[in-house]
Amino acid sequence: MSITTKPESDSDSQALIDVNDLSKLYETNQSIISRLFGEKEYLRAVDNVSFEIQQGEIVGLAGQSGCGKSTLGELLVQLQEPSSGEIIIDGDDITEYSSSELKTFRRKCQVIFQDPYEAINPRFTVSRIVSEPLKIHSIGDRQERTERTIKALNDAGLSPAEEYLGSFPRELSGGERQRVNIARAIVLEPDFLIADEPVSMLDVSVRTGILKLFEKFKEEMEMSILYVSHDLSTINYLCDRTMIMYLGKVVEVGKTRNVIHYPSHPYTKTLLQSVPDTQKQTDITEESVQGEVPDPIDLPPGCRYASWCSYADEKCERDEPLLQQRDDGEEASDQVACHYPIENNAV
Ligand SMILES: Nc1ncnc2c1ncn2[C@@H]1O[C@H](COP(=O)(O)OP(=O)(O)OP(=O)(O)O)[C@@H](O)[C@H]1O
Repeated sequence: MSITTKPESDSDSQALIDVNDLSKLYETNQSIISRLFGEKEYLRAVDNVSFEIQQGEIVGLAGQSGCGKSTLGELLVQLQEPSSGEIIIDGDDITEYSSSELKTFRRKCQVIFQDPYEAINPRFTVSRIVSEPLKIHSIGDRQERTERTIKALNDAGLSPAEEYLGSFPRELSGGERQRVNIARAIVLEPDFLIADEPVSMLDVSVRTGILKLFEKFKEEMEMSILYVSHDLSTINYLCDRTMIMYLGKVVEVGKTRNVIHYPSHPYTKTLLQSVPDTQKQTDITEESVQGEVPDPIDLPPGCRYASWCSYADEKCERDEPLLQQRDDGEEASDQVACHYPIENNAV
């Protein structure tokens, strides 16, 4: 097991979410040897990850497809069970919760998924979709539920809310449907939101409006948000801090401005070189990050990025770098897992 130094935010307050050495291994039988001999093989989707999120902080999580972003998000709300590690939220390790404790916990912690079409039942009215979590958690009588539903719709930017109550999802635009999802997520007044690619399926013209909602939730309701995305331009716009993930590991974390403009990890730099102008919409794709990605079932012993890193040497191939604090000035990202972090590296 590798030991990591935990990336912390600047705030002195106690973290709302405190993740320690969290791992998720999926059992697979992809290789011929495993299929022939029945040997168990594991894919390390999330591998000893540690971090904190403060109350009222938006943290971005970026990395190419398959690096473990969604799995990490799902672990934080216990949609997936971790293989090991702790997730301390509000002082409790939620990995040890019973099912009734988990139900109570889910009031505090909600997820917004990428696809606004899939996440809501097309046969339900907006009123039923948004008020359903209140019913599930037995909150309020009919009148209180209606009032809270109207407030959530208004807070999600659907106003006048009363005009939306009787609508069906098919009568709404993609942006409006995502706002209905958001209203459903905030109707329980959660402390923590996970937004997993919430704008990637929406028209560019409506994305900023949705991002501004998250800013409002942070500022007015002190919500903490984990914003998962391929899109470094929206991360740059929205997030206080940013974590970069590669093959299950967090390889760099720091203030968003530092990570985006002064990356320390060669992988982060490669990602950013495919984003010449962070105002533009740019996704991280296999094409923009060239080279052979190691097999996540059969990982190399040293740095996972070594095989296509232009700075790598024998040490990188041999020893796995730990996530460590950089202390070389204002412009450096806070923490990086690299034996040879890049210096003077404005991009
Ligand atoms: N239920 C599962 N069983 C086995 N492997 C899985 C499962 N879910 C995810 N994986 C694998 O775990 C790794 C991480 O997947 P994950 O979906 O978390 O990545 P991601 O970064 O969110 O990708 P994307 O951006 O494409 O959604 C991938 O190799 C994926 O194939």
